[in-house]
Amino acid sequence: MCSRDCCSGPGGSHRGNACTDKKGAKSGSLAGEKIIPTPQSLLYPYEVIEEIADFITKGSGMRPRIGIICGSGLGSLADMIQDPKIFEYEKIPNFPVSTVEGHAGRLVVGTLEGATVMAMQGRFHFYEGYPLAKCSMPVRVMKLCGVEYLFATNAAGGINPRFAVGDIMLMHDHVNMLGFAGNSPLQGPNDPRFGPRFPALVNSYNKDLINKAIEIGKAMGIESNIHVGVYSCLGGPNYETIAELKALRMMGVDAVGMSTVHEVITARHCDMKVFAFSLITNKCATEYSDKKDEEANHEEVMAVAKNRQKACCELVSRLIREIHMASP
Ligand SMILES: O=P(O)(O)O[C@@H]1C[C@H](O)[C@@H](CO)O1
Ligand SMILES: Nc1nc2[nH]cnc2c(=O)[nH]1
Repeated sequence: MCSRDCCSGPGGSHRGNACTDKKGAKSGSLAGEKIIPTPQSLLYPYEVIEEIADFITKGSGMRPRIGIICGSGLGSLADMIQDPKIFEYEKIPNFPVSTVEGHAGRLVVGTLEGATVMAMQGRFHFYEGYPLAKCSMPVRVMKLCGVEYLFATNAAGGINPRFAVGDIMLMHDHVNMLGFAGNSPLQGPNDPRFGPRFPALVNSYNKDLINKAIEIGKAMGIESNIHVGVYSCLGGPNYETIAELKALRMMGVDAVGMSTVHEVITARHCDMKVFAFSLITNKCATEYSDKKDEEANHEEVMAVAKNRQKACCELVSRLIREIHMASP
């Protein structure tokens, strides 16, 4: 009998992560298959996610309501948390490690503006060699910890010519380029305890939260630096060619990065409310040029994030205050 709830009856077994079911699996689209090439969703069965969530809720004595993912150089969002309980990723059972500069690799649980929160100071990217299901696994951990709202932040290149370095783009939609190529964090057998086999993604980005963030931007006096737009995630780690940037612009993409989309898909699959924004850390050139200073680089990304962390922190904390005040 398969112990992972992915096979339907006696005779099911696993070889590595591959699930074989002699009776013919009913748990996804894999009926009758003896070898499953990329059973991403089997990497972290429900019970494993549950164990990680228990470790965090018992270790912190809290059931956080809001989850925050800090983008590159935006780790200071987690530094705002009061009475923090800190979990280094390497000490959390079954957790991956962060390998990117600007992603500290720890989970911070505590309160912010009265609300219980948990923040990832360091996310996992596809280009680090992690499958998408592993990159977004912490979102499911958040869900089982009690999180209702996901705040996902990222550093991104501005493709929309109206965007300036340091601006903030509130995400109202995305173009999932990795999905175009047949990749999804939900690939593999579906566990309905997380969500449906075929989740809809229209209205993924909560409109009320976007509108509240716009109002907060006005109150902060930074309305001219706030935009609403479409983000796209590419696999990275290389930045884009001019031809790729032109193509993305034609598709209606305003900002490009290497994260967030698979986290949002995973969050919407398990019915979390999503708020996400991109800090525009560089302007993407869409014309050919020999100028070296027009090329994207991670040092610039980090420097801009550091310069703009105060505004990003204020936006996040004010929005969390509004959520908490509306329903404590
Ligand atoms: O984690 P995010 O999406 O904020 O980081 C972006 C994408 C790459 O990791 C890095 C490139 O500079 O910044
Ligand atoms: N893909 C991508 N990711 C980024 N992260 C920060 N800037 C960029 C960029 O220009 N392109």
